[in-house]
Amino acid sequence: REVRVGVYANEPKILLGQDGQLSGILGEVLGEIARQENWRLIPVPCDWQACLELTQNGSIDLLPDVAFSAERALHLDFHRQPSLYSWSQLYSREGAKLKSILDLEDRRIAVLAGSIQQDYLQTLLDSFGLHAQLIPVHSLAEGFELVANQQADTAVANQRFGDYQAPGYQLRGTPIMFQPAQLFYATRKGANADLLAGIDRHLREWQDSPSSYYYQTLQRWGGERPRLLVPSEAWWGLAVLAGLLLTALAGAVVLRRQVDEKTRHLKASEQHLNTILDSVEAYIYIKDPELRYQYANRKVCELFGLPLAQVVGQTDERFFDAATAANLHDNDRRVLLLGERVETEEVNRSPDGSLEQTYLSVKLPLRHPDGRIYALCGISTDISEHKKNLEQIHRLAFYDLLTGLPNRRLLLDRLQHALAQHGRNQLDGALLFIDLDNFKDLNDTLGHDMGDRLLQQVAQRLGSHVREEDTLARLGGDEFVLMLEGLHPQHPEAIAQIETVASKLIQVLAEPYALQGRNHTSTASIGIALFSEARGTVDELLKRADLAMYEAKAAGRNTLRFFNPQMQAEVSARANLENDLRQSLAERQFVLHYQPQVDAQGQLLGAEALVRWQHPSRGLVAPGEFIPLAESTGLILPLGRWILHSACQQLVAWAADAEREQLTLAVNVSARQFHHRDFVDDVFAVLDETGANPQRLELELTESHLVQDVETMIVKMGLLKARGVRFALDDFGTGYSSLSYLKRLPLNQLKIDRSFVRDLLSDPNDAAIVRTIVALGGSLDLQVIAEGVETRAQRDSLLRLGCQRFQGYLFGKPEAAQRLEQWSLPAGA
Ligand SMILES: Nc1nc2c(ncn2[C@@H]2O[C@H](COP(=O)(O)O[C@H]3[C@@H](O)[C@H](n4cnc5c(=O)[nH]c(N)nc54)O[C@@H]3COP(=O)(O)O)[C@@H](O)[C@H]2O)c(=O)[nH]1
Repeated sequence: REVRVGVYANEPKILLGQDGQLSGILGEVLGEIARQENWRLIPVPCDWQACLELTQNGSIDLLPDVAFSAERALHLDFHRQPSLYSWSQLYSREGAKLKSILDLEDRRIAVLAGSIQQDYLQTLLDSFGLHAQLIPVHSLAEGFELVANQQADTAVANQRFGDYQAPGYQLRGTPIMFQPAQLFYATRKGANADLLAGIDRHLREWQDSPSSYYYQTLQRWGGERPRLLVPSEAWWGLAVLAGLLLTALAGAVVLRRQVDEKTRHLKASEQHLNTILDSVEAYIYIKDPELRYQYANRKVCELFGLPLAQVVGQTDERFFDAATAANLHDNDRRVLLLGERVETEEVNRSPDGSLEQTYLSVKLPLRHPDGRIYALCGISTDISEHKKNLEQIHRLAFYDLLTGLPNRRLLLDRLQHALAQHGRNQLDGALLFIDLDNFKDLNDTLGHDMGDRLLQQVAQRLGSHVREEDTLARLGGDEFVLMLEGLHPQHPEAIAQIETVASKLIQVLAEPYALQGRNHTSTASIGIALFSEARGTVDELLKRADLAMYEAKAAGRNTLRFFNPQMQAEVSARANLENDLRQSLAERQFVLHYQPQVDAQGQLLGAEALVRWQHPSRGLVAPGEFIPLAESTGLILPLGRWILHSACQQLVAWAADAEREQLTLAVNVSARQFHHRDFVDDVFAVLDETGANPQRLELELTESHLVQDVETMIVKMGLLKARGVRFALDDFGTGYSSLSYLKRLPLNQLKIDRSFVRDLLSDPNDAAIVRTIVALGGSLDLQVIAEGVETRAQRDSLLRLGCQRFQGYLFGKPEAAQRLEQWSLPAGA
């Protein structure tokens, strides 16, 4: 029978001899079997992979040296008695340091393509989690060649080939062995059963006899007999043991790898966590029970200006001032000792106190599994900017920007609380309404900048004279309010306390102010209302203090007034009057009365126009009752224009009468009216409108006009004087006109105040004053007229003192124009 046998180079197991016949252990054993069975062996040279394929497709009848595997058994048949026992082993160059399978990481391993070792080795590497490069070769010799040429680090070969061939390549076996294998002759599936049976028969017979052809062949090719003498069961036991060892080793390695993996994982997680902690905009730290830093993220290290290694182990005393460190420790101890979760604002100052930041800190205890606290973790967020913004908003909402004092809103809020408190503790409190006198004039003349500076200085002065617990606020403009609390429970003592404070304030506010290098004098009026009298409402209290302040103004300014019910009644009446006054202007309820002015012979020189209010229900109201109100409300401007217009119409009427065309008419002009910027134009307009002779018009000013802006006053008087208008200085002697002013004012007449005339006969001082005024008029070339002359004795006395002109009830009361036109000298004059 012809038997085609696959031959590939795998010395000493199988090779093609130089004679073209099968050689090697398996070649010669098969040759002897063939000889005895009368088979003619035909060698078919092929490389391993090709041999396998040729066997599977039946081109080769027998292929020696095939390890059994379940997969191969699908395509090939095997005899039963193994033809040879072997294992795989790695071979490498000298000094390659391959001691265990673990050393194969990243190595290049030459392995027979399609061999069972290739699959096994790959599985082995995978199970150890190793990465190695498997280089497929077509023959074991090629693998050894690659290793010898350093194109591979190691090569896999069956132990028989390896031990036999390695020295020729200057390679040596490594301790890495695997896959003990039983080798067979294989044939195509379902074919050549007779061949397999014959092989089994001979092998069984030979392997039981150490002197058989089989063992002789083995020895000839350098084989080891004892291995073959080991019983098959023991061999399998060893194989199982090797497998277990391998599994245990693999398990250990897997465990080590898992530990390594876990360690790597932990390190990666830690790094990951650090990256996160370092990238957040918060300060994160861990402190141990001794309050030493154990961890600090990037922000904390940057804040401290130190690397982490130098922060660890330090306490807060190193980084903050003593007060800050103490506060931080208090908070930390609540966490560490009491186990509290602390959420609080912390203001941290640098050791020298130069840097102050506010943080919102959350601090948590870190616990062992049994609950014991071993550290605290803190997360602090810098809220300084946020706080500043809030403070700024608060400042804008509750404080006056110019003076920095609380504004109206904050005052009302505190007042509300104070009144509620007062209801409980019965201690009295008071509200002082402080208003600067004539502040508007400063603003108008020196400008708002100067006004602002004055207000700032006023705020400073007030602030330095009040207690910390009192609230000083600016309501707006020149209005300040001081709220005093905790006053004496006894009314008289409380009043005395308040009076002391208010008087002091009036005094300090009256001291000169330096404005643009010039001294400026200002005073203030203060109105005071008591909590206990305000019926508990903020509005009422403010209103009362405000009313009292107006009383202080009315009382001559630079003084203080307490609110009282009488004052309230007067104020209410005043409010009603103001309403009526506005209405009366529209309804033309005013009339002018005229009071005669005469010379020494009793001849009529002219008259003074005096306004009366023809009130629909109250009858004729005297000007003393409504002129001050008209002045304070500004109604004097339209009213004054009406008076001027009516007076000029009267002059025009007299001008048409030859007997009266020489009469002059004196008209009172209030300070507010005169100082109005349009006053001169208004007078000119009235003169133009009515056609009155300016030379018959005499404007009566009082010395109070001279208190403010005399220069402008002189200019205005000059303009009017140029048109022919005359001027008289009313109430002369009661004010404080200086001689220099008198000389510069373009006056025509001085009017001796009636208070000097009244006591002229009884008070020698008044006589002296009258004589001086008459002399002054003479020297300044001014006419002098005495008002309030009620008796002949007064008239005679005045005449003796040199006064030539008179006005008073002796000659006639202020009456309607018709009465003046019928006027005649009093009997006996
Ligand atoms: N701006 C304006 N003010 C005016 C005007 N009319 C009046 N007034 C101011 O009111 C003050 C009070 O005026 P009246 O009540 O009219 O009193 C005047 C006379 O009636 C009074 N008088 C005159 N003779 C006597 C007298 O012999 N005895 C006495 N007891 N009183 C007398 O004097 C007032 C006139 O004073 P004067 O103006 O100072 O000359 C008044 O003082 C004005 O300020 C107005 O139109 N505009």
